[in-house]
This record gives sequence, C-alpha cells and structure tokens, in this order.
Amino acid sequence: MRLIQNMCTIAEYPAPGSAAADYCLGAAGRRLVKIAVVGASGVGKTALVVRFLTKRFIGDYERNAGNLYTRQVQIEGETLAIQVQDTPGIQVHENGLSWTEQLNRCIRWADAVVIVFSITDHKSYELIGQLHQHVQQLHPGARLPVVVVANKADLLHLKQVDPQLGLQLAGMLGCSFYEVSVSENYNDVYNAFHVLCKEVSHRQQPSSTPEKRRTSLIPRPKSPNMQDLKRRFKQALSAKVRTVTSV
Ligand SMILES: Nc1nc2c(ncn2[C@@H]2O[C@H](COP(=O)(O)OP(=O)(O)OP(=O)(O)O)[C@@H](O)[C@H]2O)c(=O)[nH]1
Repeated sequence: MRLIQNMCTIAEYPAPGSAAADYCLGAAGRRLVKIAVVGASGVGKTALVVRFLTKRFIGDYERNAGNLYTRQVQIEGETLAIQVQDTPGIQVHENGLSWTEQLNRCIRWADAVVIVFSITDHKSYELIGQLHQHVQQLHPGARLPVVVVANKADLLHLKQVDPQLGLQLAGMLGCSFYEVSVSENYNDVYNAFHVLCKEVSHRQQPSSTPEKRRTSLIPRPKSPNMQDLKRRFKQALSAKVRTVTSV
C-alpha cells in the first residue's frame, strides 16, 4: 500500500541510473545500496519499509503505486546511502504470476531484494520460490542478495504458515531469513535490512576480499636495474678470472 503521508519520496519507479536514482550518491558522495521490497498484496511491504525508515508503525495506507525512499545506514564504520523501493503487490492469475514492466524495472534496478510474505497468508508464502527465481533471472550472471521476511508474527491466532517453513525455504534458496512483526518490533526489521546492506557493501568492494588483501601484502620482488646487473656481472666475471688464475 502507499503511505498517505509521504516522507522522503524521491521519485516513483526511477529508471536505473537516472538522476533521481543516483540522488543520494551524487549529493553526499556516499556509496549507494538499492533495495527492492517485493511480495504478495497485503503482506506488509509498505509497513516494513516505513518501519525501517522511521522506526514507526503506521497502519493506515493507500494502495501502493511504488515509492522510492532513502535513508543513511552505518555499515562497519561507513555511512551508506540506502534507497528502498516499495512495490505493488504481485498479482496472481489463473495462469501464474503477472510481472508488470514496472516491477521488472525495479528488480533490475536493485542491488538486493527483500521478499516478504505474511504468516497469516499461505498464498503469499507459496509465491516465494517463483519470486526468487524471477529475481535471479532478471540478474543473469550475478546472484543477487535476497532476504526472505515472514511478517505479522504477532498474529499467531491467524497463523497459516509455520515460520519454520519460511526458514527452511530460505535456506534452500540460499537466502537469509527473518521472522518479524512490523507492528511490534523494530529491531528485527532493522536487522533484516542491515544484513542485506552489509552483503551488498561487501560485494561492492571486490578489492577488499581476503584473497586480494593477501596478495597485496606480499612484497613484489624488485626488478634489478641495469646498474645492478652490470655490477653483478662484473663481480661474477672477476671471480671467474680469480679462479682461472689460481689454477
Ligand atoms: N498485525 C499486524 N498488521 C500488520 C503488520 N504489518 C502490516 N500490517 C497491516 O497489514 C495491512 C497491509 O499492510 P501494507 O504494508 O499496506 O501491505 P502491502 O504489502 O504494502 O500491500 P499492497 O500495497 O497491497 O501490496 C495494513 O493494514 C497494515 O497495518 C504486522 O506486523 N502486524
């Protein structure tokens, strides 16, 4: 759903690489992490995004047209600019899921994706596998970091999905998993985004991989200069002459 009282919307569905999309990076010279939040309708995507951005739970929204929000996050001592793209709920039709061009553009734009389902809605859980596959298909050649979030953990009396199933599925897909109640707990929401930002941040710094660090610490042998070579050649020659004379 769409937040009635807009806070820090920059643009709606920015084209990748557009001025709006790179606003944060350009303005502050910070590294930028772009996150898309996807899932079925009504699972709490907007509530999750708003909670992450403002720490507040606001239960009153309009239907989502897809807003882009921004904030800054400290990751391992560095301040990163985070852009979070809220998306409209995935529509399920008789012949499968419908992927709008808007949604595809968002997923292509993103460095990482949050897939949300609600423990009160089994159908929203059933979409996760397809959603994950679709996300990876739109990023051929690069495995995009994805976190699976099971929301509405407070509504135990309406539970249709055991969060344990979410954990298992996320494990099978190679994703992190968080069970949250957006309405009751800020920390879990923050942690889900934080782990994703950290993963993206590490990927953006290929030079800081342990392998690269290790090689950069090994001193390169100095190539001998011509003077040095001449000196060594003379030394070797005179030693040979001495040996020959002494025979
Ligand atoms: N009890 C409870 N309600 C929640 C929670 N998270 C969201 N909701 C409510 O669930 C409803 C749907 O939340 P939204 O954030 O609008 O869901 P959405 O996924 O953005 O929905 P679409 O825009 O239709 O795709 C709202 O009434 C929220 O207040 C939660 O953790 N617990």
